[in-house]
Amino acid sequence: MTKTASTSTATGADREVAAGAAVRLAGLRKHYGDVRAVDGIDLTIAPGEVVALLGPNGAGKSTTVDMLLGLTKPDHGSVTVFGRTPADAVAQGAIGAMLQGAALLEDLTVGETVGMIASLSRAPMPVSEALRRAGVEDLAARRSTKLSGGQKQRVRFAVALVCDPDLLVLDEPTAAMDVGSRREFWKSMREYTESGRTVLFATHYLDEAEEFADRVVFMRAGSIVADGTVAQVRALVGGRTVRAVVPGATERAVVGLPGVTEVELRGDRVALVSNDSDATLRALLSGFPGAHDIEIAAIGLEGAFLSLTAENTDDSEDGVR
Ligand SMILES: Nc1ncnc2c1ncn2[C@@H]1O[C@H](COP(=O)(O)OP(=O)(O)OP(=O)(O)O)[C@@H](O)[C@H]1O
Repeated sequence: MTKTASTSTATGADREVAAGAAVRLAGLRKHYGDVRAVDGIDLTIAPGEVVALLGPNGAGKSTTVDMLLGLTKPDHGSVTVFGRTPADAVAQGAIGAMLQGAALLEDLTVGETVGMIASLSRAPMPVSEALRRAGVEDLAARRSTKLSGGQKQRVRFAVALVCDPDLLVLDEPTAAMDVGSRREFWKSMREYTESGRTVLFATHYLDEAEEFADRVVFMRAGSIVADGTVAQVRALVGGRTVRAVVPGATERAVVGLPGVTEVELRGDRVALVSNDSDATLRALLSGFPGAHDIEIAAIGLEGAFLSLTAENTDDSEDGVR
């Protein structure tokens, strides 16, 4: 089951958002030989939105981010950031970026690195503030060659923040960070987004998307397959998981229960994904009166992710946006 982003007629509100959009990607494509890295993306992000870009490895997230930043040229389509080209937006300090494995200058200390970026910016925040927000004040005198992977990530965050950008673009920002650093990072991000800034971040941590994003965009094989709030995207795959111990259950017997779309059977333990859990449960108890230890749970973002980004899906036009 694929939930494609719908291309329904734009409403007045949609057009308003598009006119003053923070980010507008229209008909964006990038192919590498036979690989369709990005295969026709339309995405509008309003100022102040915090958007998570999700998808399995190779879905096209980094390629999309690179085109948004003007680092890669699209084969087709257009990118605008606050109505400007990416190059202009970057030149004016409107975008701050934190990219996977971006190099840090080896000869400079952390403080000098962030200071140098600030000196190139039109309206930077004080270097000390960027260092504080990124949690690297204590590392200011340290050279980048002496930093751990997680510390380097935090320095990249300071570099992204110091130009005080209206849009922050983050590609897997918390990769290599430990649990404490991740928590500190998101605390700092909240401080930043509370002032109405726009954020687009690509991540593999669904809990981060669930907790921090106003909106999640799922990509698969170069296309957007779902786009909406976490609740909307969870609702797209619908349903709940019904788990129970069902003595004597066979796959054949439970797969025919009303509402059931997926079955997992391990011994007597049954996990059923159902789009009508009430009907499933009634039929389960009537067919298997010995069923016990019953649990019903909503499908989480992880379940939605697995369902929406699975390879063996058909296409339907019932996405949220
Ligand atoms: N410079 C390149 N040359 C050739 N193919 C590329 C290039 N960059 C990306 N690709 C291919 O394009 C597809 C999309 O890659 P991309 O890095 O955008 O995915 P991703 O969603 O960011 O993946 P990940 O989660 O692993 O970072 C992949 O099949 C990748 O191998």
